[in-house]
Amino acid sequence: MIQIFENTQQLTEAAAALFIDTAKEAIAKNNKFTVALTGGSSPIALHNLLASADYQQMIDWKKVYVFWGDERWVPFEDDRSNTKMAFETLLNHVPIPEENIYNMYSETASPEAYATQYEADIKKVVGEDGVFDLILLGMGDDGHTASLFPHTAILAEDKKWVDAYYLEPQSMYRITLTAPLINKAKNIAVLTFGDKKTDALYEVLEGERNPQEYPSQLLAPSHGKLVFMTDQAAAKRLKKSY
Ligand SMILES: O=C(O)[C@H](O)[C@@H](O)[C@H](O)[C@H](O)COP(=O)(O)O
Repeated sequence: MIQIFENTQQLTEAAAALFIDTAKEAIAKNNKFTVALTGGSSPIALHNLLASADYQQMIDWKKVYVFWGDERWVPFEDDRSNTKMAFETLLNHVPIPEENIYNMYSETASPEAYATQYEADIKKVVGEDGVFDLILLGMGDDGHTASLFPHTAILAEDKKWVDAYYLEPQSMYRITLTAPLINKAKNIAVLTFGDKKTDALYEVLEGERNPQEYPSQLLAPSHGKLVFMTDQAAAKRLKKSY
């Protein structure tokens, strides 16, 4: 599904409503809400809104379990860290127990070893089926999502739920949920807006099928719901009516 909003304020409010509604439903049903946060800049407005007094009181944060969709393998204090961004914009401002937060970076383990540990944590907290209640994603201007970058071996990964690899163009390790795990989720929301995403969004949604070039085309939930939450600027090349 594609939702095209007039502006990013409306998109942010809709994303917050999705987060809150999904959380309430999951907590009512399973007494917990499992969510994977996205990195990048797209979720910052959403985080700030969820952290605001009016919004944060709508969620029972003691029952929220936070993972990440991907992380740059850099120290927590590094400005490129998705963990740092999430704490600064959301997690430091809501009453979520520290033990409910599963950082996707370790100061001691290797990226590969930690990926194995992270998968075990997902099995323990999310469940043996690995079905997250909500996975938030962004999309790069090259069509990548999480750390599923074009023409990387991880795009073909069909068994592991989490993996780490050295991303040459960025000269850094990345750790990421894989497409098979992401596609298990009950809800996947891709927050992608702004002029820079116009061409990638068109190619992902209406271009030739070419997931090696546009990895966001791998998003195809087996049982859950997928929504691209976008704005007029990013959607301006889309021809179909949504
Ligand atoms: O670690 C990351 O970089 C992200 O998880 C990545 O997948 C991000 O969502 C896109 O690159 C979009 O980034 P922006 O939101 O900054 O445009």
